[in-house]
Amino acid sequence: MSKPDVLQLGPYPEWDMERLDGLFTMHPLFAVDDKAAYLAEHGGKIRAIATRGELGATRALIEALPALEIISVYGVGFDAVDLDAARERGIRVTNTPDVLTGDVADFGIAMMLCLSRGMIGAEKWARSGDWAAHGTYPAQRRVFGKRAGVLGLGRIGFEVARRLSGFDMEIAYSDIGPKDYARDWQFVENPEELAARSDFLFVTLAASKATRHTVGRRVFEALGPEGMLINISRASNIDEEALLSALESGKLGAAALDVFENEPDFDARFRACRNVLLQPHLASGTVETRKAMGKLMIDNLEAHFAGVALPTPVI
Ligand SMILES: O=CC(=O)O
Repeated sequence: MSKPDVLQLGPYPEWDMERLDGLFTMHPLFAVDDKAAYLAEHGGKIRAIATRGELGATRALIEALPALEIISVYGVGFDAVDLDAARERGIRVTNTPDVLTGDVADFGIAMMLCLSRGMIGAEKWARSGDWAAHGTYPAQRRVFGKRAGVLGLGRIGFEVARRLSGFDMEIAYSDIGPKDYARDWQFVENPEELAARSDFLFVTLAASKATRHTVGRRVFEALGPEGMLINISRASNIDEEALLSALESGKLGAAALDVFENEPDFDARFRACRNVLLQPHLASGTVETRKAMGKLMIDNLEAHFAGVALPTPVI
């Protein structure tokens, strides 16, 4: 039997390509210059899309693939997949939840510590010889015992809050309602109130059309000139223009960001801000997690073509 044709929208590590190439005929659209010509030639036989969270799949692409049956996302976020377009055609969508939760939560905590304690600047201070030439690095900001807010208490938000409790922090969260698994933490109705009672505000909302720009000017001002925003979710949850203004004016103290609009070509104004920590969308980027994500993405495709239940369906 011939192997199903799979359109590949982004690169995967070698360890995934070996299995993908064994099971499917892969079509690496991301590596092709003339994408329209490639789709015109191969689009008719494509039965699956292998994509990544940040790349998703647009309606235009879905409509250009008449034989499409499934979209498998390498990542937990599926906000960039046009779910309406998929639903209209009965196309299945899968993602890779759970396997990345711990690493993403670790990364948020690491960004908070790194920025609060000034570790990037301090490392340069030691490495450049400034320590010997100029003495002690300026004192930074404490983390333990402060107030933390977690916006979105899903899998990742829960693990962030659980880790924060190890820093003796006062923890509150916002979500669509109080969670019975979060009795030790204070439920707060809305993001502004949460920001007002937080020194560190973690954004861990699963992004969708409904969460777009949930975090905007009023949240930044409530968090204040001593406050820090940490975003390990999606850029679309945040009004980036308002964030830049708040950082530039000092109305918001600091931001640790793993996600941006227009990645990887993000707004150059961020580079000029001294009060930000910039990371290249790396929160799930450990070998252990990336292997588990690749396995789950391929398991979903394999299950679909074997006609068995999908391990982690979205629709
Ligand atoms: O951004 C990464 C993901 O959605 O897993």
